[in-house]
Amino acid sequence: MLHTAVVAALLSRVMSPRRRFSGLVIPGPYSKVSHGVYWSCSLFELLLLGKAVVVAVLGEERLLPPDPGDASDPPGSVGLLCMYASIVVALLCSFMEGWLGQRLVARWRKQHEAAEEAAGQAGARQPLLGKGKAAKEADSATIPELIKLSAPDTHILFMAFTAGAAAALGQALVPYYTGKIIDYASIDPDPHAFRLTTLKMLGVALGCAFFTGIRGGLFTVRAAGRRCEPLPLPPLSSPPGPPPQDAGFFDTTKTGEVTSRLSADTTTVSDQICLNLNVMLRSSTQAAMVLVFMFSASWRLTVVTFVMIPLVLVICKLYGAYYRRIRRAPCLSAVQVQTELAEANSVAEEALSSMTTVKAHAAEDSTMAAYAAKLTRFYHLQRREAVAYAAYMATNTFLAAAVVAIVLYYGGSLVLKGAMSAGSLVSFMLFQQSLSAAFQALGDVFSALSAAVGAADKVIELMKRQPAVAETGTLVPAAFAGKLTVQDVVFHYPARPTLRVLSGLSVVVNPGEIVALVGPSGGGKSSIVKLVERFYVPEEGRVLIDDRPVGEYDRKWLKQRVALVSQEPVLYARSIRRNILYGLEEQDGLPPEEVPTFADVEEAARLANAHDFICALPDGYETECGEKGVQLSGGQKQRIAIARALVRRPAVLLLDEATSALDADSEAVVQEALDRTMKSRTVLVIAHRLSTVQDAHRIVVIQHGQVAEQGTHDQLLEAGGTYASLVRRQLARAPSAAGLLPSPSSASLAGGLH
Ligand SMILES: Nc1ncnc2c1ncn2[C@@H]1O[C@H](COP(=O)(O)OP(=O)(O)OP(=O)(O)O)[C@@H](O)[C@H]1O
Repeated sequence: MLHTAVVAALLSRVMSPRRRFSGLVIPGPYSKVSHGVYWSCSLFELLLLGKAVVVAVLGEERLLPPDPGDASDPPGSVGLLCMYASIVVALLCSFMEGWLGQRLVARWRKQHEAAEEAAGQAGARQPLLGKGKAAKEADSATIPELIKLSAPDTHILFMAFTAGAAAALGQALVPYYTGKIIDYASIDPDPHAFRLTTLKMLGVALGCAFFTGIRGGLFTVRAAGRRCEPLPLPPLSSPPGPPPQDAGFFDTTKTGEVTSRLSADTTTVSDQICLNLNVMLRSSTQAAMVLVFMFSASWRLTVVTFVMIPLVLVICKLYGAYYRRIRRAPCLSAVQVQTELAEANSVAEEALSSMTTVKAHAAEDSTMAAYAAKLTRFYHLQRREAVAYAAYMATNTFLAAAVVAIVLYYGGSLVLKGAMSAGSLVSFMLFQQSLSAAFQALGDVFSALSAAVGAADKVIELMKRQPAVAETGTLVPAAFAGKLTVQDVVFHYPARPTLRVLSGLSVVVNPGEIVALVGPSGGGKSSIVKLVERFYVPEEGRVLIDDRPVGEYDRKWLKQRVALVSQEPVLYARSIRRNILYGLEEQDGLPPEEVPTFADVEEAARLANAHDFICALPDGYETECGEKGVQLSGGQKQRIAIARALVRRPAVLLLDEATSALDADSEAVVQEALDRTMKSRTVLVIAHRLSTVQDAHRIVVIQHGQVAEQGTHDQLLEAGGTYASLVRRQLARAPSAAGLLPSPSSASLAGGLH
């Protein structure tokens, strides 16, 4: 019987599902199930060990129910009943931990969603992040850095820690009372002390359940909070978060990678931090308490246990070093695994966001194949890691079980010699179980945190990334004329440092002047607009607005006075009204009195030739535009984009080929809107349409990043330079417009002047 019980206990330890599952990512409900099964197995195991000790010391008859007719029969089985009772209480603890946590999480989520809905900006709080190269080496994550991320939760962590310490004390007392009960019930029968101790034990178990629930609930609710309110990654927002990133950063960062960091990595990091911090605090308090009790139960056995531990540690360390060496292989590193997943996401994201292009080219199969290939690589990496982890865990588990067997053997002989009581041995074994569980959990914490480091590496790198273009300007002048000056500018894009796009270029646009930029494709026209918008900063030279460097102005203030309409209008999945108001709502930090009214929106839409078509839609201004504005035509989107610029009543209008993507009819409508809006404003327009260009006060021809020539239409034609040959070429392509330069057909001239 003794041997069977010991073997069964050891087997149950080896087969414990927690051990088989640990290291793998188990989805929410399954992890709860595995947690429950783990506890049941552990308790079953304790029961078997306790039973083994009782059998060894007292003989099998003590496991039989007491004879009701024999008053002198010491209630040996009652001790075991108490053990069963403590198991039931422990199961209740476990259940309460999960139940309380889930209830709190559900409530918290509900409140959070309601608040977001009220604010009407579900996506707006989502921070935006990406990858920075410069700070890479300095930014790799460490475990203390991960733990530091929990700093804002110190008060919750403190409460959880206090509850955890109380629960740990309770957990340590349960084995102590178990041993006492066995002693009072069998070795040194004392019915009164026996009953009192049983009651004490139940009280302790209840207290332990209460504090365990509180601790688990606090940690779970914090973990969920962190999940719904992601780490402070480089957002679009203002302080105290990290600064918004510059346009160059987005040139080199794939959308899929950014979204992967936003969803998968931040969730992994926040989950791991909260979960593991919980386990770390719980296990270290538990280990400290249990050690005290172990010494008081039997110093001899404690010494034996601690002679064994260094031995086991040496073996574990040797194997651990071997395991880490395997894991550090480039193909298995956590960073590599995360990168593979991010790349798979990137492929899917790219295909999904351009589904019509995929379909138009019947490229579904190759897209699927690319996605499957990335996923397969990810799966293989995960599988190899799981095999290495399984071997590591098996070794650890066997060694822990071996220590139990040796201590049990030595303890049993002490009892046989009368050097310690059977109850103390039971207590000791339970303490030892608790201690090894605590150490095991601490070991798991460190390996889980190491896994989180892989995900956190990128996340922390992004959090620390300083943008190349700092948005620190505060200038808000009382008067704003709108003079633009680009002075001796030398510029290359960060993504392509070897290609000089602008070489010592200078252009001035005086207040109220309309200046058209024309020239061959790739000459650098759009780059000038991007510098005025301060998406990038020039390598040399200056960009001034009203003779002050553009970076000195308060960014938000300036964006209301300098409006851009670009070639491809970008609308968002919200109503037309909110698309026109984009960036000017209360959530954007504007005081309510500065938020444009509905009448302002209507006026801007009228100016942009958009009012009539908007009113013809079933929901008018509340019509949803769909993702990226797919529910509207190109011309409609462009007119909404123009209304978006006009609602700001800008002093400066930047038009970057605003009609080039449109068909002839749409172009005519949009152009009419533009012609109307250009009056009485400073306008820098990149245009291909001859009528727009020739109506400009001045035409600047940009070629190879420099000003090739400038003047009025007539002056430039007369000069017979680049502009004249561009016009000639265009007219040759559109003979109907020959001789009609003042009013050319938009269809025939579309796409011409570059
Ligand atoms: N984000 C970017 N990263 C790297 N290089 C870029 C980027 N944008 C443009 N370029 C390069 O800069 C050069 C100038 O581009 P730009 O868009 O300013 O020309 P453009 O005169 O406006 O041309 P087009 O009339 O065809 O629009 C081109 O060689 C282009 O390839």
